Amino acid sequence: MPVSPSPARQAAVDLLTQVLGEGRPLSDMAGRALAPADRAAALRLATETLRGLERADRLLKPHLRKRPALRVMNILRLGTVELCSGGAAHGVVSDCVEIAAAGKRSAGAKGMINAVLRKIAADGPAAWAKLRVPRLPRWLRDPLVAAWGAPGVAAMEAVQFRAPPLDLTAKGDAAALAEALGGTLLPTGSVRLQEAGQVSALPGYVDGTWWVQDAAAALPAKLLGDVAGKSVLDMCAAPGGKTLQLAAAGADVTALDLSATRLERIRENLGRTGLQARLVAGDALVHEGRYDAILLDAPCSATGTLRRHPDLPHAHQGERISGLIELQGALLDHALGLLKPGGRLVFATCSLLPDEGECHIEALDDRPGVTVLRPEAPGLEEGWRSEEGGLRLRPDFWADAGGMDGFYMAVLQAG
Ligand SMILES: C[S@@+](CC[C@H](N)C(=O)[O-])C[C@H]1O[C@@H](n2cnc3c(N)ncnc32)[C@H](O)[C@@H]1O
Repeated sequence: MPVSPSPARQAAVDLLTQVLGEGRPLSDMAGRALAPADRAAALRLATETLRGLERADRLLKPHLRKRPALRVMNILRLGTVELCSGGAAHGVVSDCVEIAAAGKRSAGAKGMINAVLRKIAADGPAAWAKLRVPRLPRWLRDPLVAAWGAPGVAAMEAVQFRAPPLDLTAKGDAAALAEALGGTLLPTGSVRLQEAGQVSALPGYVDGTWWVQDAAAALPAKLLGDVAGKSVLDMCAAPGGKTLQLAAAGADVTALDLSATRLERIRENLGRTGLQARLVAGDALVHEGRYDAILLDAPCSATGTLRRHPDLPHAHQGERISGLIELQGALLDHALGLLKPGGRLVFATCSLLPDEGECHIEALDDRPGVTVLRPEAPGLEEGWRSEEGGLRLRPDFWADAGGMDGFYMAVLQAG
């Protein structure tokens, strides 16, 4: 009698087909009725498979006479990645066979899937360990080599294709949180967990004593300095990690975002953490007001976050980047006009491309009344400082401790 495959593996195969067949990101999971634990496991499996895609395809190639249909290929990829990362052979292989049997376009391949995955179970793990570190996609690799050199990009790739740790920002005492969760307190104040499992099952999630935020992503809000009692505009705010930081630091926060749907995520996050901010759905380019401080975490290629989002290179090939660079410039220009005299603005993008970071600040050279301030926050390293006065963070920084997201940030003062 056929056994039902695990709902998480089944949903992971569907997610892979969504990303690799339709170019839709993993975050687009609308309409999937899954228990929270299965949903988290499906996302984790799909993410790990995408991270291991190049290696899985290399291992599978000698076993395939011709390339099978995408769904079949994705079942094989999922099985290969699981088997090569310690998954129990019997459970993985039989689940993959049952998932194939349940689909019209894959049922005919279940014998082949069974045979191939049994071979992978036998010699895949040893072969996997010898495969080369995967490369970033060409459209991204070429400009990165031009900016950071081939050895720099190789160092980034060595980190990008490893599972990242989980970083948390504490609402209160970060040292106490690190101790309570058995994590490490990083020099910049984030708490790092190497093996976290399901996030919503961690102590303190329900009480909202912390939120998930990469250590690099936690820095822009800190660069605004002491914001207690100040009016602060979080100009591109959703899903709200930085809004939460600003609110927790006692600022009077206006959280603005173009997407009303994404703004709902901030509302949920504020509700969970018991923090407060004014939510505004609208286009930052026409927003009006005067603020003591502004955080502009501008929309960008997100190329600094590929280790957490290995689906991104499949959702776009860099074709939107020139439009994003233009939008970032326009947002920065408008934001500077919303600052009170002497007010401070932090510009940030989670991109590895200088066109989305350093170049915007260099272009301000001839803008009267704008000063680039030296970024100051606990734990900053001198090697992170860039020539034009910002901070350049790369995935290969703190590599031994698990790296960090790629980010650029700079502090500006008006008047
Ligand atoms: C990098 S994300 C912001 C992440 C957020 N700061 C955080 O820490 O959670 C960029 C955001 O900019 C928003 N956005 C894009 N264009 C915008 C515009 N013209 N006005 C306001 N928000 C915009 C997007 O909806 C997206 O939520």
